[in-house]
Parts: sequence; C-alpha cells; structure tokens
Amino acid sequence: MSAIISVQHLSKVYDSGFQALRDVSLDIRRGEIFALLGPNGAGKTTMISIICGIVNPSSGHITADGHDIIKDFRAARSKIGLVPQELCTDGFESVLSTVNFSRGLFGRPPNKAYIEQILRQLSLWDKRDSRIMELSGGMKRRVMIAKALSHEPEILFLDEPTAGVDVELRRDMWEMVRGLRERGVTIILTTHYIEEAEEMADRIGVISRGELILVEEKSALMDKLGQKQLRLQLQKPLLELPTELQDYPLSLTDDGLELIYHFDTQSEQTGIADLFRRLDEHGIDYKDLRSKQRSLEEIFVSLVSERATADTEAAE
Ligand SMILES: Nc1ncnc2c1ncn2[C@@H]1O[C@H](COP(=O)(O)OP(=O)(O)OP(=O)(O)O)[C@@H](O)[C@H]1O
Repeated sequence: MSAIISVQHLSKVYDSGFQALRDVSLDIRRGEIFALLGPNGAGKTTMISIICGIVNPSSGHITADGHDIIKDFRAARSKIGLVPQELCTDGFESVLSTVNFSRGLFGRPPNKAYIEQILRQLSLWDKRDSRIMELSGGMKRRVMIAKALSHEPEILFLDEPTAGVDVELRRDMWEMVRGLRERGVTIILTTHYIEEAEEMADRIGVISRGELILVEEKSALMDKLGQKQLRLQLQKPLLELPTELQDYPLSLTDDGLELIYHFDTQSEQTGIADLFRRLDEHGIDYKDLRSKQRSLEEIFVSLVSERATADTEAAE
C-alpha cells in the first residue's frame, strides 16, 4: 500500500528552546487507521499541527498525497481534515451554516447532498438548524467532525477524539470512524486510551518525549510483545512456593490460592507440560486454569518506562 503521508526527519524546537520532536520519520499508508499513542506532552499534537500547517517544523520534509506541506500548502491542506482537541467554533451559528462555511473556506462549491450525507451519518441532520451553543458536548464534538469532513478530505486527523466523551458516544465515534475508513478515508488518531488503539487501529505508533519509539502492526505488536499468563486455581492454599519450583517464572497470589505462570507466546517451548509434571510430583492439585494475554496497555506502559530508564541511564 502506498504512503499518503510521508514524514521525513521531522524535528521541532519551539521558540522557548524546548525540543518537542526529534528526527521523526513515518509513512502513513493510504486507507489505514493509524493510532499515535503517547503520554501527555509526548509531541502528538505538535506533529499533527505541523502536518496540518498550523505549526512550522524546525527541520524535515513532509508530503500529503504527494504535495509538499510547505511549498504546496494549499493543495496539501485541501487533502486533510482536522478535528482538533479543543472545541473551537462560533456558538451562535447553526450547525448547517457552520459546516457549509467550513467547506467554503477550502474554496469548494456548495454541495447540499454531500453535507446532508455527513450530517445524517453523524446523527446531526435533525439538529441542522440548532445553534451550536444549544447542543450537548457530544453533539458539539460531532459538529467538529462534520466541519473537518466538509471539504471531502482524503485524510482525517482526530486529536483525542473521545477525551471526556461517555462510553456510548465513544462506541458511536468508533463506528463512525470505521465507516469513514470503509469509504477510503485515511485516519490518524491520537489517543491516551490504549483501549481505543486496541479497538480501532491497523497500526500503532508510540511517541515518547518527542521520539517515535515504535511503529508496528497492531496484531504483530500484540503477538510480539504479548506474554501470556496461565493462572491455576489451587485446591488448597500454599503458604509459599516449594523451593524446587522457585526457578520457574511462577508467582503466588497473596492468599496462596492462585499460581501465576508467565510464558512467552513466541517461544517454541512454553514449558507448560514440564510445569504440570512438576506440580504433580509435588502433589499440588488445581481445580481450574485460565490463560490471559498481556494487554496493549501493559505493553505500552512497559515500553515507555523502559525508554525512560534507558534515557536516565544514558544521562548518568
Ligand atoms: N507553543 C509552544 N511553545 C513551547 N512549548 C510547547 C508549545 N506547544 C507545545 N509545547 C511543548 O511541547 C511538548 C509536546 O506538546 P504536545 O501538545 O505536542 O504533546 P501531546 O503529546 O499532544 O500531549 P497531550 O497528550 O497532553 O495533548 C510539551 O512539553 C509542550 O509543553
């Protein structure tokens, strides 16, 4: 699949001297949902703002659908819709006129049928004549999406699309984003919610302290880094692990009722058969067992903290 956005060696140092991005290179594939994950202040919004022409890069080269975002700004920007983190729109205007106005800003001729289609898709058609200030928070967010889609962009940036949104609306947003992808729109979303990336993304990028520390297919990331846990519920509580079993990657819950065995899904030998044999030898009976995959959240937390430790060690 070809790249619709290409970011090459992007760095950003703000006027304050703060370096928000360091040598970031990234290709976004046409038609994918790409989730950019990272803690507060990692540089996600800075990166989006540069691609959308709101913030100037310090160095690097970016194209959107083949157009250089600086030399060929208008053509590049017309391909992009941006839903910013903050709700920013005139509360006195009606939904319909706000969305039509946004389309006009891109020099697009009016297209009633298209605007009606997006407002219907976002369940805003019945509210088209309402003033924005009269809408609920969730509806206002949907208006921001309608505005971003008004000029028929091929690329949609969603900066924290579901921050502060209730669970039901979050599910609706996910549905809507999937619908857009089916129509061929490429979607890049930033999020703190790992659950959101896990649910939605085809690929995931992790950004930490201005550096892109990982880009991976979601499924591969979960497989590669995914460790599994096998939890055995014991018939009788154990006071402690028998010494002969202490070499195993085993832990005992505080109540002594569960043994937890960690194994790598990638390794050829999980060691489970051997473990069962040893438990049998020691007369440890269990009544139930279940296995659990490490979640993306656990993977993410360990990646970012490994990175922070490596940075601290390098600085010492
Ligand atoms: N105009 C600015 N001048 C100086 N520093 C800035 C400016 N804008 C952002 N920063 C700094 O750059 C860093 C990255 O900010 P950015 O908003 O890109 O992070 P983020 O990953 O989007 O965070 P969040 O998840 O909190 O939105 C932060 O330390 C922030 O304080």
